[in-house]
Amino acid sequence: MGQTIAAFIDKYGIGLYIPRVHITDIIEVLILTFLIYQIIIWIKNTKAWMLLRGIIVLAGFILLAAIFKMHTILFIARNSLTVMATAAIVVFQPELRRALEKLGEKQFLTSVVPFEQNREIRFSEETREDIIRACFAMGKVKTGALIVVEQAIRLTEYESTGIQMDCLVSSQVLINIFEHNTPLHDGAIIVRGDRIVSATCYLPLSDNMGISKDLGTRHRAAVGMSEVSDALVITVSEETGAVSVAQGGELTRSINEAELRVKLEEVQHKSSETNRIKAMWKGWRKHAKKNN
Ligand SMILES: Nc1ncnc2c1ncn2[C@@H]1O[C@H](COP(=O)(O)OP(=O)(O)OP(=O)(O)O)[C@@H](O)[C@H]1O
Repeated sequence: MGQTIAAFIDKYGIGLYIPRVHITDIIEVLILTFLIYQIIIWIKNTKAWMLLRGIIVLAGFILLAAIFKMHTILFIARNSLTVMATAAIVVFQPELRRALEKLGEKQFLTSVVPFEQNREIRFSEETREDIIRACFAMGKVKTGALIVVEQAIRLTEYESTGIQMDCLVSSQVLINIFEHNTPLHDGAIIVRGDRIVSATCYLPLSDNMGISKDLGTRHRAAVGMSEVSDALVITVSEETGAVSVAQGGELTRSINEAELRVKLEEVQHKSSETNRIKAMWKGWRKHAKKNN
């Protein structure tokens, strides 16, 4: 049998290049796999995936131009490549800086290998009911609140703008956080699964001109956050006590308990990927429309 295989290789394998694999080659492949994996995670967790999407569309366009031999487009593409790369670096400078800062952190090794057991876990019914209870209790006494319920897109960059926490969601804790004149009441909290992971977070403000003028920055921040992620953002107005929800760049104002429950149930059970793509697509379209 062995001889047959050897004879077969001798006969048909002539001219084939069979590389010798050394231990260093294996280590190199492992290092590259690890680095590529980390870059993919970084892209997924930041706005960089939008850039990636843009690059894919652009690459498709250039491919079509190459197939149909559109020389002018190819010439422009070739010559603007360096400019585009520089522009991307400038636009994504905050994300790149944060990624490099992370490299310098002490707990880098423990955090870079993301054993993300909780990644896809949706929040429990207790969490859902506690959020509803807290929002309407705060509404009754006109305590302002801003709660970001994270979905498939990891909100790491917004989380880091606030004070890191690791606390099980409960209505009492939520009410306590947003109590006036307490250190954590300002800004937003981020809820991941059943836990509050950060408080006093700063969210991106929406530049949507359609947002009612009687709403201030809390509601604008809620819409802004929902434009750049698939998160469900709940606000409690300090002025009116009304509870509103922002998702996919849309703000649904003054909802009641049952409506908030439906909204939370939707994100609790929907497929994360479908949800993410739908919400992002909606947000992106609104943004594109606005800019046209
Ligand atoms: N970019 C932001 N990120 C997170 N929280 C924000 C942001 N901007 C404002 N806030 C929160 O909103 C509060 C100010 O709310 P403001 O009165 O301007 O908004 P509003 O939409 O009118 O809400 P309300 O009806 O509660 O008054 C701030 O104290 C802060 O807690």
